[in-house]
Amino acid sequence: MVEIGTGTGVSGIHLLQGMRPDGVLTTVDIEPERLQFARQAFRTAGFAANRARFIPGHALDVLPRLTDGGYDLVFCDADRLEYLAYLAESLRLLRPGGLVCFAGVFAGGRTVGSGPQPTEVLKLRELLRAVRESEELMPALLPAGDGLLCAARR
Ligand SMILES: C[S@@+](CC[C@H](N)C(=O)[O-])C[C@H]1O[C@@H](n2cnc3c(N)ncnc32)[C@H](O)[C@@H]1O
Repeated sequence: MVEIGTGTGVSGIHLLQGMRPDGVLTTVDIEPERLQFARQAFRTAGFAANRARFIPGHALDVLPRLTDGGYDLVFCDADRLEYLAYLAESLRLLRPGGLVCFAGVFAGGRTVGSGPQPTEVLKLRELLRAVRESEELMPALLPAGDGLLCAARR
């Protein structure tokens, strides 16, 4: 699995808990201190060091270096303005049947609100439209947290 936006490691721990015992999480964050924090959190949660690969850097610099078709799931929780670019990378990274997920797509209800919205919200609407209209994806929008958009690659 790939995680874009390691943060403090909360979502990473959940992803590791749902993986096979030999599954590896590749997690990317632009802030090296966050990776160090998450590394400690994973250890405290009982995961062996070889269960996670921590890659510092801008997601759009790191993702092109990952293997085509090598992943079952890509979990996106970083820069909302870049979600469409993460989608394009995910389609390359996922094996057929793999899943891409985007956290926070409701933007506090603003993605469905009327009236002028900031660029971040307009970009999220573009993402929702692109996923819905893609022939390559089977989407599901879940009311979990601030909205979780998941889509399986055909
Ligand atoms: C909402 S937090 C992620 C929270 C994380 N999922 C957790 O459960 O703790 C977003 C993270 O994305 C990282 N980030 C933001 N823009 C990024 C980018 N362009 N490339 C990589 N990481 C980025 C931030 O440093 C931050 O740690």
